[in-house]
Amino acid sequence: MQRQKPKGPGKPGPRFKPGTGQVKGKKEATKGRGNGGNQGNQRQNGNNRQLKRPREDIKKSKLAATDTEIGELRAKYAEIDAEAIKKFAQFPLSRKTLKALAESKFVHPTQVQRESIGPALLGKDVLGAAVTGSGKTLAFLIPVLEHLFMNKWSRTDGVGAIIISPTRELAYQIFETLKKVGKHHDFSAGLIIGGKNLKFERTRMDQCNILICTPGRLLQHMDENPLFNTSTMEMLVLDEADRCLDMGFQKTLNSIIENFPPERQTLLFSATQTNTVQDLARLNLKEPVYVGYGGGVGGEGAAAASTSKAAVLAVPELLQQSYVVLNLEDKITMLWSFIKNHLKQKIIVFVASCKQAKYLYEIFCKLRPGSPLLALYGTLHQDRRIAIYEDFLRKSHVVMFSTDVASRGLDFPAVNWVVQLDCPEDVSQYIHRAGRSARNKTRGECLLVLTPSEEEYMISALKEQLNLNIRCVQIDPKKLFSPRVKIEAFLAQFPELRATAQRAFLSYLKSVFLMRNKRLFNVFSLDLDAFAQSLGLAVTPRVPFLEKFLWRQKQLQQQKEKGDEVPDSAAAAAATPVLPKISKQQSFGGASESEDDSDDEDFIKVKRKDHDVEGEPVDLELDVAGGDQDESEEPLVVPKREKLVTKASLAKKALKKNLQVNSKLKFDDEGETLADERSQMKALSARQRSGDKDDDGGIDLVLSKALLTEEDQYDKQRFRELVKKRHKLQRDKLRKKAEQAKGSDEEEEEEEDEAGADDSESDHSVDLSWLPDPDKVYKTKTSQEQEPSESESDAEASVRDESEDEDSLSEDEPAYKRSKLTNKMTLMDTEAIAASLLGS
Ligand SMILES: Nc1ncnc2c1ncn2[C@@H]1O[C@H](COP(=O)(O)OP(=O)(O)OP(=O)(O)O)[C@@H](O)[C@H]1O
Repeated sequence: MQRQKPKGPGKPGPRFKPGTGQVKGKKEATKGRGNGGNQGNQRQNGNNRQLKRPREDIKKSKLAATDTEIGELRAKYAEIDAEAIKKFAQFPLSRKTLKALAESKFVHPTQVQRESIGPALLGKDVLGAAVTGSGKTLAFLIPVLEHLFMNKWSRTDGVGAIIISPTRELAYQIFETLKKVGKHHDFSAGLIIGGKNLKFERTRMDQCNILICTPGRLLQHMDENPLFNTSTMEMLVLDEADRCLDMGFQKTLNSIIENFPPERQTLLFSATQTNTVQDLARLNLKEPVYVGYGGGVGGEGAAAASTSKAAVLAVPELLQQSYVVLNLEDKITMLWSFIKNHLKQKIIVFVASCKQAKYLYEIFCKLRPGSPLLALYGTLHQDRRIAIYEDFLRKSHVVMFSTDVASRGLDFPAVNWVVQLDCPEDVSQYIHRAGRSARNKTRGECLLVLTPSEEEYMISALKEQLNLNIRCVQIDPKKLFSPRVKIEAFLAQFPELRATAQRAFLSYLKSVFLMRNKRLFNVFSLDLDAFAQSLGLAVTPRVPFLEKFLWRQKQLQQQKEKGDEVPDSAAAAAATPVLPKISKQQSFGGASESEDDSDDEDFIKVKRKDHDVEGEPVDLELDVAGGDQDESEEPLVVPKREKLVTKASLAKKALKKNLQVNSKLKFDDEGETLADERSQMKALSARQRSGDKDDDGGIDLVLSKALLTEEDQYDKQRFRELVKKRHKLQRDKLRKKAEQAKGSDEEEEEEEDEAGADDSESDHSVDLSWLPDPDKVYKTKTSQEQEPSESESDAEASVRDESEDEDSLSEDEPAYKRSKLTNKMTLMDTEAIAASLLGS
């Protein structure tokens, strides 16, 4: 969790305790020093008392000034006239808030801010609807700060306000704005979103005054964190309220609301506001003030406004909108040509699923269009998501492929183009996606890409609900460049890319198949072969869920034709989409937060409004191809499928990723690679084997045993070689000694001759039988677990060898053999040995 003002948990800064007027942190600190019983300290305290008094006086006077300020502001609340206000300074806002607003260059409030801040300051519930990019964030952040200020909130008072956002990026953005406008206040704020350290959040949540959270993570803390207490909470804000209240978050939000005190102020904001009575009842709103509703104040810069008592649906005035009709298989060619023609622009491309975003990003990176590329989707790790979000903020020309995770609320400056490559689910989604451009009175353009089957319904819906005359664009075929051949070549070269393409293919079909509005989305109208080819796939992947669905339908049809009575359960089963890979979270095309960060193969992001976070059965309407529209819309039930996460499944997933174990290379000063000592220690065949075969994880016990035996023999062999080497050195030493002895004494020469005669009997060959048997030595060593180190001196090693072999020699061995194995070697013995070795 990040804090607005980083302070160690054990060191609370000066905070005002409501009602007491005491500076709590300092008082405790002074008490702590006194308890130590240190007289010196006490005396020092006594000396400092005089110095401290003025400081305390200053604090007291500050407190008094705050009280006066609060009193004055409260008195002005009743006089707020939204129409007359031109500047923030005309609002009765605290000096700290006004200062921060001025520093952030927020001088003139936007219309939604003018209309909603007044009622919110008075403690009323507000339903705010205003066009995208019109400043709704400040419209709720300012009242939150003012409420806490007016109530002299301190860290020890716990959570005062909770702001809920449907996506993590939006929560992060709100948090960043809060840091700007609340920087002069002493409140602490926390960002509670999935993908962050849960333990860290747990210990600090109770110290936060303002929490900005996503619904899933908030509920998790409510369920699991005993330190988290919401009984002090006085303000609740839902940003993108219609999204928070839709069926996807229904259960989560109901559970969250149950934990809140019923006496609270609630602020709801969205560009496509909710107005259903049930939603408002769920939130326990009391006589809410409607801002931006029909008959009320419209969103600033709204291009169109409804006059009914419904939320205003509008797009920014300076947004230029157009659409193009294309076959599904021509989308990539169109997108490629579009990007090539807009290289110096900032573009967001919206697609239906995470896997499509991933594939487009990867293949376009390979194709190198000449513009920086990014991809933002829900299955990425949270840190990566934030990094990409910030990257897109910073860059002036870039193309970002995104799911609807970026469609709501995100305030990217100067986006030139929004391309809706896959059709939005409804008009609301169209508005939110389009609203990433032309924000806050800037210009922008939006291109909607529709397939022929989507055109009629979508365009009439836009005209009807937005009163919009959207322009149809004809693409000049001469300006189209198809990257198909290159894509096919890349897919042939990179199997992982091919797998990603296959996943993208299936995930798009699934998203269309599960779409609620079957008039708009008809998976059976798509040319699957052409679509697969457009993605670069030579072979069209099988679509098991469609095959099974059609098979069931056929069975049902046959039964009906035969005149058999079809039980209701069988009919329902036949109408059930067979989606073995649907996980419990069926999210909103990636727009919803994904608490699961793994890029799970089996995890499908389904763009559907009635997705259910808890995985309960959901009704769907499905249109059977060729059937009558109204009659064929039968309710479908997606079976509840809790996917078990087993170790085996995790291992399978890891294997699929084909992770390679890191290898270490060492280089010498010249930059040449050095052989890995460890691998050199291996027996040759073991080395060969590990080199031959790809290490695909797991342990092959039989093979390992064989390898170990082999390694053992290899080690023994190496040990024998070492021993032989050592003995050779010994012999050389002895030979030298013998040569010296030869020249020194003549008498000894005769004896030498005798010995030489003896030796000649043994074929003039060097007798090495006195050497210790390496096998015996090896066994003895291992039994004693004392392997001689190579650094040991030869003499020491030789003494040990001798003593070990002493017992094995019989009495009738030649004298020199026996004497050699003792420390007491006579001169005669030495000469005999020398003569034997030299063979003279
Ligand atoms: N009073 C103001 N003066 C100048 N700029 C403002 C003002 N209020 C907001 N802005 C700027 O306008 C931009 C859009 O604001 P914001 O993100 O709050 O819009 P929004 O209505 O919440 O959009 P959306 O519906 O997409 O969530 C931001 O960059 C913000 O800094």
